[in-house]
Amino acid sequence: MADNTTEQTHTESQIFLSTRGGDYGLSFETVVLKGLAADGGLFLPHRIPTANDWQSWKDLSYPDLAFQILSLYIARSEIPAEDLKGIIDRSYSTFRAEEVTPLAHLHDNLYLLELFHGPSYSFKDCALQFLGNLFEYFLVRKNEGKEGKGQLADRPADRHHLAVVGATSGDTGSAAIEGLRGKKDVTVVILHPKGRISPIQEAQMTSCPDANVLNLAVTGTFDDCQDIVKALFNDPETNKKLKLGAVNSINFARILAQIVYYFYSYFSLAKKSSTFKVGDKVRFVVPTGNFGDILAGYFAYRMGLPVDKLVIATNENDILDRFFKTGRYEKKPAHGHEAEGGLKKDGVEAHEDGAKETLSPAMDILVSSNFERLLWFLASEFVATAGMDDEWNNKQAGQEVAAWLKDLKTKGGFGPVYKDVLDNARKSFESERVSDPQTLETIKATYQKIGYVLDPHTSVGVTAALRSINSVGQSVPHISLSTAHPAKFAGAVELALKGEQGFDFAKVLPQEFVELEKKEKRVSTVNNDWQTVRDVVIKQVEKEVGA
Ligand SMILES: Cc1ncc(COP(=O)(O)O)c(C=O)c1O
Ligand SMILES: N[C@@H](CCOP(=O)(O)O)C(=O)O
Repeated sequence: MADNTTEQTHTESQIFLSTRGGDYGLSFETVVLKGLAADGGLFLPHRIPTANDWQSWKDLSYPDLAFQILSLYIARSEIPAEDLKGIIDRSYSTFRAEEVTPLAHLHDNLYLLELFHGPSYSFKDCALQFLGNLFEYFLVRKNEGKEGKGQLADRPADRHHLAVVGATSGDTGSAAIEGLRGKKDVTVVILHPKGRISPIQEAQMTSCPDANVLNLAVTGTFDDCQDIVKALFNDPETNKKLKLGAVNSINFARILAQIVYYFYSYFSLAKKSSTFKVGDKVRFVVPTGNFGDILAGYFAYRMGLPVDKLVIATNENDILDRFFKTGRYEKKPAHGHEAEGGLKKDGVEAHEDGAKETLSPAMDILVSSNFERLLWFLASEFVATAGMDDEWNNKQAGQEVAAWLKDLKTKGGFGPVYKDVLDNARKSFESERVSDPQTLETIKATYQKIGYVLDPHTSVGVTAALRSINSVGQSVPHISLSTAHPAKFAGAVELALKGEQGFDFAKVLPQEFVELEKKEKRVSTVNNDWQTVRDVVIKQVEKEVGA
């Protein structure tokens, strides 16, 4: 299915396809507003652009660098340069740090990329401030000259009203609310697993007083919430009635905006380190759940950034680590892991009923939704060996991915994938699995060594980084991504640091969080059932725009 707007004016990296082969040749605007493809797949550009001049970006400010990178994926005919600059400037002016994502030196050749200086104190702000402004930009343009509040039925004179529905294990929700609260023509409904997010995360979301925001506590896990969101997008009736928008990393704009900080931190490293120069290789270590953050690193690498390896750091919900060790992608570990590497079994329960609850709750995810995008790249490189043209390769890759995902849905997993596919994946990625006791130990050891307080997700990353340094040595610098502020996870941080000399949690607590939990909460509990959620969303939109 080709989109008329994409002819002539777009490069191959500015038009998009579905990972399952159903859509082809779509514009950036279509992809951002649709979120998920009609065939259930995720959107990807036809090609990842090679940034031949990336070294010339080394002294750019964060917004100027973002403009260079985003322009490779967004045609000027869709968003003129001045407009894109405006969207970017507005998005990063809300950050507390001048550099937006500063790089801290932990010790030796280990650096921490602090991604938590945005309004909601996690890395999600880096993309969701941008996505919020992007939605607003497209809606203002679509609704120019249109009167009234907008309707549910699709009549040409009506305003376009976006019903944003998102699933969160705590951080996407508050970042999406910060990005969209009070915006015209947008309703925001956020689903979180009841009782499985931290008290501060819950308070951040449920204390929002804006009328266009609705919080739903689902009696289930994060994966249940993610499944409900996907079911809504996949239901033609719901799509006809509501114009659904996605804030999860299924939305390609999320991945796109996250590419920027890989380049930015690389250049920061070259400025900070006397031994590292632009052109040298670096390892990025990324605490991983839905695979969105590290996928952005993969894009940066494919665009030309000198990356030695991308290290996936999982908590005890280790589907990704098991894939890289065995080639099987399975919700539940199979018995008798005879495959290479085997499974580490340090007391982890089998995933009978979904993800295990850990001290890094935002990563308590059984199925990593963005892994499908990596699978598409792996499949397309595998089929390319047949020597056919790009269009054939892309379609073929779509079929391969659709078959894998069908097995995941119907049989709970697939694999082992072909050896060549796994070997190819291992060229760019390594993986580490970090248990709760190890997470606590690293928070404690880091505090004792340099007085720095890590959040538990960041600690999963730093633990993996230390193992990676142990195996490759100090000569390759490691940038470990710090994905959240420690104050969001008081329970784990206090558990690790109680009794440590000089430690006082109040000292790490930002002013905004003081008394936050005492504020009035606006939240409704709903059953784990997509039709119930659909009805609640429709009611909320009707309340805002009329039936
Ligand atoms: C604090 C934190 N760290 C890490 C992650 C994992 O990121 P991703 O889902 O992009 O892999 C998440 C959420 O997913 C998070 O909220
Ligand atoms: N950890 C996330 C889970 C959702 O991931 P997303 O990146 O796909 O939005 C959260 O905090 O909600």
